[in-house]
Amino acid sequence: MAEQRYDLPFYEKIWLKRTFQRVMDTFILVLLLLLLSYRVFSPNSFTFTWFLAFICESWFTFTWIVILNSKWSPAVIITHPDRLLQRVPELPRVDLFVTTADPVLEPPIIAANTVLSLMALDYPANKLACYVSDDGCSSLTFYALVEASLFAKHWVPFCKKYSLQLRAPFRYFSNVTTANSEDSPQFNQDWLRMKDMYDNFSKKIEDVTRKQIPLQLDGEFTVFSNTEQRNHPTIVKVILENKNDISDGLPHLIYISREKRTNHSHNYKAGAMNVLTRVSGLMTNAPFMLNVDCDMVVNNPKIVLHAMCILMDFKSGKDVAFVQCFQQFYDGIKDDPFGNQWVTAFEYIIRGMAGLQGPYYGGTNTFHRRSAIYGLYPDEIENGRKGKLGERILIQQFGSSKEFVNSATKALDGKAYFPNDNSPSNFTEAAVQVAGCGYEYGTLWGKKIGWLYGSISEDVPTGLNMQRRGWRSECCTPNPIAFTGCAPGGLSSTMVQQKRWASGITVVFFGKHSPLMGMLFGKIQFRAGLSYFWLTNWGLRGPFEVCYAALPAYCIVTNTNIFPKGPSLWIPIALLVSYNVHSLFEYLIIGLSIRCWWNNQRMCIMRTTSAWFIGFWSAMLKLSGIADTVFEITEKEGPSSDGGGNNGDAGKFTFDKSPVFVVGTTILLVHLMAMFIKLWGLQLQQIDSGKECGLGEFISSTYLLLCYWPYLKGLFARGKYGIPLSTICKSALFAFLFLYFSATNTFNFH
Ligand SMILES: O=c1ccn([C@@H]2O[C@H](COP(=O)(O)OP(=O)(O)O[C@H]3O[C@H](CO)[C@@H](O)[C@H](O)[C@H]3O)[C@@H](O)[C@H]2O)c(=O)[nH]1
Ligand SMILES: [Mn+2]
Repeated sequence: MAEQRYDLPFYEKIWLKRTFQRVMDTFILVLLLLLLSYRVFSPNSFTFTWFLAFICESWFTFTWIVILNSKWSPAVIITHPDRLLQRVPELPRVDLFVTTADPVLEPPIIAANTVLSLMALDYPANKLACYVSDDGCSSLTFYALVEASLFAKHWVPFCKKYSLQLRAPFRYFSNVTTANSEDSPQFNQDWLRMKDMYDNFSKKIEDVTRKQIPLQLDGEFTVFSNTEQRNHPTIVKVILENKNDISDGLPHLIYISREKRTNHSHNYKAGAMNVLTRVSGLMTNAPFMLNVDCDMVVNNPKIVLHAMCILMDFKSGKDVAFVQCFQQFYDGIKDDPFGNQWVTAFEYIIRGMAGLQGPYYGGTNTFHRRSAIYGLYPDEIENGRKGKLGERILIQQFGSSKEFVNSATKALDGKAYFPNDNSPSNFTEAAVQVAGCGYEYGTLWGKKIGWLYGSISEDVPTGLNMQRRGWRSECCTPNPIAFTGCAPGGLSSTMVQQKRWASGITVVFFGKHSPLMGMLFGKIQFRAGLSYFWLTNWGLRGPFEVCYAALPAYCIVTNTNIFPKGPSLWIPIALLVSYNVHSLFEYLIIGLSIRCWWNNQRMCIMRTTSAWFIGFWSAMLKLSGIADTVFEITEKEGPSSDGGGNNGDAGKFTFDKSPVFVVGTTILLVHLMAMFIKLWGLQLQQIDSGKECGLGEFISSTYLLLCYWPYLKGLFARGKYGIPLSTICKSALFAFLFLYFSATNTFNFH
């Protein structure tokens, strides 16, 4: 009956036609297969290096099949908030989660801005509650939030009155730098007042951060005395309460710093997310939860409505576990020098996944269905939970808090839409219990329910865990885009992030929650599972590409070859050319520049052969139980006071002593030496004619040197723009060893 009344869906999926891309992708695949078959059938040239090249190229072919599969059927979602508003009389509650972990690497003013942008969302304020998890246990962060809540009382009405788009104040004031609305003196007056208040607010926080005015640890702040970042009891503070359930008031704002003890592993962000889930379960128990990192801000104030169009859709929304919004960045450095803006990955791969079982969970900008996080299966939404579990079993699974089990039962039964209490502070005591570090002991948290533990890329297995139960996911890409954030500002921080992802993802690949297991034993569809490999194989790509990068240098030194001679050489050359032309085309048609394309091409080589390579080995150490991996937090730049964003050296390559740079520099030096040897004619003599090194190897080596050009400059630069001397020495040693063993034929590949 109800179905007929609601005949128009809240959202539609439109499949994109990208025929030219399909043709080009297939053409490249054919060339790869040609190259492989040439290797198998070519007479008389079988050597061990050929065999290695064959293995690597087989891997590249597999990777290409994965990419081609992901890109094959892209889709976009069109949402209709007007239909939602017409037909859903009472909008559902949404709990908003923000995580922050370190007041130094993540300046509190950033998190405060994230929170302000969330408080000002265009959604009934009594349906929202904002929870901030602070793993840094920092009185500074708490102070910034308290101040933010005071400022919000003026800021939020201002945003709503003038329907501003940018509601994170630092974003707004860096875009709208003067009050110059000619027809509204009222606006100008309000603008000036707000600007003044915001400047005061940020100055206060800055003063405390710089310790110009010390923070008194009294009153509300007493709990922070005698705490250490890794050793302190739970702190739960309700900063703001919307007690009277007013829809144009302010959402609840709650600060949580979960208990930490030195002998308890806290599972990084995944642990924080689980605490947020439980505390919010007690206090508001919204059926949907939005998760944003502290370096992200709302860019489209209507985003909750858009996401609800998907999750609340009567037909196709029912089996959607989460809605993922793209990760995009403000003040991105021009032409993406570090390849960390991921524009094409979103456009092609993630839109492609959206046409399958849905995008992967990217860790931030995501709306979750609470019951899916709690382990429900999609068909149980309609038919009720299979075999209702008794309270005893639920306590085993969800932990010993009766209040929490109660709320979880409601959430699982879909009764969580209306809480019976508007005062979160009534639950502080229970909240302290569920945020304790021993609470999860023996439960299913982190294993089967909530955010999963064990990988420092917690997002991917968490999403997979839901999809393997048969849930789908969707992308939500309204205009303007939903959220924007800050991308790592330098090469070092980019590499740290890349290494962490590669390592975390490799652990996922070999673990219980790999896409392969999900395909075999769960409900992950074949093509969806295959598309996940695009992500989970990042680390694995490292060793293959490093090996493939070493081969041409080896060939040049030993005067041998891995590439065909004569007319067959056109196969690899055609591959190189068509791949590059095609990817250039992909950049140009979405409005990116040639420079941006080239920056991404070379970053792709650099990060795979260094950050992902190291990430792969750190995952191996973890998997073999030798060393654990740590979540290294990406450093965030605070809003610059000049309002202009980028500083002078934005985009310049910086280096440090990380092993990532040792690998990169070694590759550079090996190829420089190989070129030197070739140009001075110092290669070994080749007795069998036809086997000597040729054009193919020379082109490869030149291409690598072009990609590694920023490192070459780094060899001669000083300070943070130069590669540290110790790194150069280590790399030179490795490079010499490689060449020495090659030249003396120690590897004996023939
Ligand atoms: O012990 C920790 C460590 C991190 N975080 C938070 O996790 C978020 C992500 O950390 P960040 O250093 O910004 O990592 P990124 O590389 O930028 O994050 C990407 O990669 C992560 C997984 O590696 C995902 O969790 C993120 O959502 C995704 O944006 C931040 O809000 C941190 O405050 C914690 O709450 N506790
Ligand atoms: Mn981040």
